[in-house]
Amino acid sequence: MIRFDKVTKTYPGQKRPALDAVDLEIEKGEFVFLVGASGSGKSTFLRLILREARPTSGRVYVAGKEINKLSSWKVPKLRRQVGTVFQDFRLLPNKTVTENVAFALEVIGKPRSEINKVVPETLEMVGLEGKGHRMPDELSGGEQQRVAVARAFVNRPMILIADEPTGNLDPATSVGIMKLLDRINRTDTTVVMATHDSSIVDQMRKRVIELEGGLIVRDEARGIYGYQN
Ligand SMILES: Nc1ncnc2c1ncn2[C@@H]1O[C@H](COP(=O)(O)OP(=O)(O)OP(=O)(O)O)[C@@H](O)[C@H]1O
Repeated sequence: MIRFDKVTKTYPGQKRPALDAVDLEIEKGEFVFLVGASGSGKSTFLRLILREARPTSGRVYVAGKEINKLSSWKVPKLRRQVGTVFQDFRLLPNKTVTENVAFALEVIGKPRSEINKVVPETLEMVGLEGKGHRMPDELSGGEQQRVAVARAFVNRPMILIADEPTGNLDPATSVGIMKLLDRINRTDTTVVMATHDSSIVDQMRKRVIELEGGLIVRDEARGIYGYQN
């Protein structure tokens, strides 16, 4: 589903690469934690999958396509197949919960009849039934992150990328979000999550890829967090 073939990314003006000749394959339906110290290259890895950054050398394949070769008008289609969730939720503050989730479908031209059906189903799936009329600031942090997950998943993407999704949440709320991501993963959605949350990684026992200075220093099938923050 995702393949990195000797991918190096050096940002302009930087001597050291943020990612250094990374070779990696992530299969459809896998759940992968990306761990590593601040600056080790996790966000760069995720941005390359979305073509928000482009490799300096090497190739990135998503769903069999080398995404550096996509013409720019095809990039939105790629991004539709990759849902994203971030630490800071990134909801639209002036839209209700329902409108936030519906917006993800409106911008890709889905018909109103489908939106009216799928949005309540997805809100129910993430445990927000009855809260569709609320504004984001009327929700707890955990509920806001559930909205963000609903928005990322409403279009049933092949891949869900989560960059520190529990970074602003307390431990109990974080567990709830992880249960949700696990459930999404069980629908055969590939999940790639960058995190500094050692207890979550240790509880889930999924594949763990550790980056250090842009290199993969560990890749374990049922790993633990395994290093000191
Ligand atoms: N836009 C940029 N321009 C120049 N250098 C950058 C840029 N983005 C990242 N870097 C550098 O690339 C390296 C990897 O950064 P990256 O953001 O991928 O790390 P990270 O593991 O996601 O860190 P964190 O855990 O703090 O989010 C760092 O040395 C960083 O300073």
